[in-house]
Amino acid sequence: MLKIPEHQVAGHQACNGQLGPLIDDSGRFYKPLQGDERGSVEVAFYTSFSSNTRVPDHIRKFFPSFYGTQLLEASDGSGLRPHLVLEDLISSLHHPSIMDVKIGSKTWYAEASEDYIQKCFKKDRESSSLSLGFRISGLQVYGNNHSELWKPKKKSVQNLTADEVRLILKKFVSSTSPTDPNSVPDCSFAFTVFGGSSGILAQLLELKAWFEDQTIYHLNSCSVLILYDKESVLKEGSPGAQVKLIDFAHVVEGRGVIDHNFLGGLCSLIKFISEILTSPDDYSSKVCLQDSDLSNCTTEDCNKK
Ligand SMILES: Nc1ncnc2c1ncn2[C@@H]1O[C@H](COP(=O)(O)OP(=O)(O)OP(=O)(O)O)[C@@H](O)[C@H]1O
Ligand SMILES: O=P(O)(O)O[C@@H]1[C@H](O)[C@H](O)[C@@H](OP(=O)(O)O)[C@H](OP(=O)(O)O)[C@H]1O
Repeated sequence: MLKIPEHQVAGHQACNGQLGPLIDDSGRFYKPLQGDERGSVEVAFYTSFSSNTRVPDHIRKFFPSFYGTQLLEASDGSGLRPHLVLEDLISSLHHPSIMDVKIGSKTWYAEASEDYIQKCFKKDRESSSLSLGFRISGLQVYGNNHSELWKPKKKSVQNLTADEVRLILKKFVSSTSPTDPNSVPDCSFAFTVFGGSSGILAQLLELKAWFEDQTIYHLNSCSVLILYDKESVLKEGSPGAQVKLIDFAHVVEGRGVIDHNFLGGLCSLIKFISEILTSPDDYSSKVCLQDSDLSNCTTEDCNKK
């Protein structure tokens, strides 16, 4: 049976009768194709990527597995619509802490329409994209007590300053209450989640090494999804931290040129995360998020622009 994903943190959402992704119990994620070229561009990307022998095997793990497309009843009641059939990246996690980070200081690209360029230009300037090289599109963080979940409104995390981004990244790996704006993050899971030979930083560096070289694709407006299971950290001390790339609706051919926009944004994110590992105590006392509306989102906030 298809259902609305409980742990979606950004993008178009199926709640309130709108068009958005669905999941099933077998670990598949069904993303509806948007009627315009975005849907066909994303299908073309997954099709090309799946069979491209120039993509190294060790890089494939950063992308959701692709199982083609399928006609399904759309979540908005508009009838049958083609959906991308993807691996559900969250299905094996019990209490997933997730951050969707849209990479690049610009989300527009030369091949896009003038209207789209203008829309992105404005949004990149108004969010942290232009200044930091990425913006947090959405996130959720579980507390140590599993009934505590912090899932701020998407808009409230998109235009943060560098210090606020540091604070959010720290909250993401702390045992202190994520919902209490006054709690100072202790970064007690920073090494387990971000550090080590298979942690988030090591994975981002592996991805970066490929982007320093690959000239096949330019991943415009694409996101890095950072995820781990809070329950596994607490029970086993091993969070299964993962970096995944998602959202390929604006991919264009690289034509022999490196994707410097994506690479630059990735380097910036890497710098933030490595600084938390080397100096977890810096900044935390100077910044607080109290002024922003970082309270939990509600179903009414679903798909709010
Ligand atoms: N394969 C997947 N498995 C599980 N969750 C996913 C998967 N792909 C995306 N998601 C969830 O859905 C959200 C939105 O995904 P995506 O960016 O692909 O959608 P979108 O509607 O194209 O977004 P946008 O409006 O930002 O372009 C992600 O933040 C993540 O929470
Ligand atoms: O991050 P938010 O606030 O959720 O905003 C969305 C985000 O910027 C998407 O990248 C964009 O899709 P595209 O980049 O594919 O255009 C979408 O546009 P849309 O509403 O026109 O689909 C926005 O609503």
